[in-house]
Amino acid sequence: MSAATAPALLVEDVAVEFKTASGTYLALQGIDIEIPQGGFTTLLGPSGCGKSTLLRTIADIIAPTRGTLNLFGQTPREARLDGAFGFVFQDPVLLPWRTCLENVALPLQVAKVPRVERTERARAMLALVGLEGFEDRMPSQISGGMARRVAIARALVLSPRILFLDEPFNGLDELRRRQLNEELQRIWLESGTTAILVTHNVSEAVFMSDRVLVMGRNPGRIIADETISLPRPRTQDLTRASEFLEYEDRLTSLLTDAYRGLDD
Ligand SMILES: Nc1ncnc2c1ncn2[C@@H]1O[C@H](COP(=O)(O)OP(=O)(O)OP(=O)(O)O)[C@@H](O)[C@H]1O
Repeated sequence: MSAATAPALLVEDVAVEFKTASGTYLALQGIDIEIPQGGFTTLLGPSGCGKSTLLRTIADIIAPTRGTLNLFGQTPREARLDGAFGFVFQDPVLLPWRTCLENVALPLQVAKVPRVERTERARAMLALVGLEGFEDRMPSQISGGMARRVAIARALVLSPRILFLDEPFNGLDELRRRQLNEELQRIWLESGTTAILVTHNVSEAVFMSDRVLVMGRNPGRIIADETISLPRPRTQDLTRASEFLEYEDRLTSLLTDAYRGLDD
């Protein structure tokens, strides 16, 4: 299968164990996922179910204890070395001594892209995330929401084939998060990349996703695979529509089951 037609992600029978002081902890077990290219998929689950561990295993940060993973027909390591990944973490971690433009240009600098081209590309990415005019601001001079956008621009600047988002709007107030969800949807639609989001927020999962994989815990596993068939671009008006609320109810009930699993 060629890279153009291979699934964006193929995960087969993956398990992850951590060695801890009190013994071995089984964080993930029996994970099977196939994601075609181009979609927006969310991993939704209660705190501690292994969402970040799964995302990090896919992104070659954690090695699986068993099973195999493939991205566009490559191993996670090959895909990472090929520059296929963009990663947005919970904390935007911008370098405080570099301007917004210089922060976005950093991956291009590491990739040894010439200065004129990297400035041009970083400027275009900042414009894409709605931060035209903020190029020369330092991270201390922008809001938390703007810092998240800079982090998204930085993750997209090398045109990755897959974008990983690990609770990128964690800690922001609900209104700001909703605005940024709308922005992220626009950016994702324009970039045409495959995206995988980690969240424990049901409304965010419904708003953003084509598909939601609900995770349970002890051990971390996938307990439901839900398709979200709502038209795009989605707007805040849609969040009040009955179809949206029905998806929210369905995912909330699955999440409640997943939380209950904790007490078993
Ligand atoms: N390096 C590690 N060593 C030992 N245990 C770990 C390690 N990393 C994660 N864990 C454990 O694995 C489980 C899953 O953690 P993970 O961070 O993936 O969950 P999560 O679903 O992303 O949670 P949250 O939503 O709170 O971020 C937790 O019980 C966590 O304590």
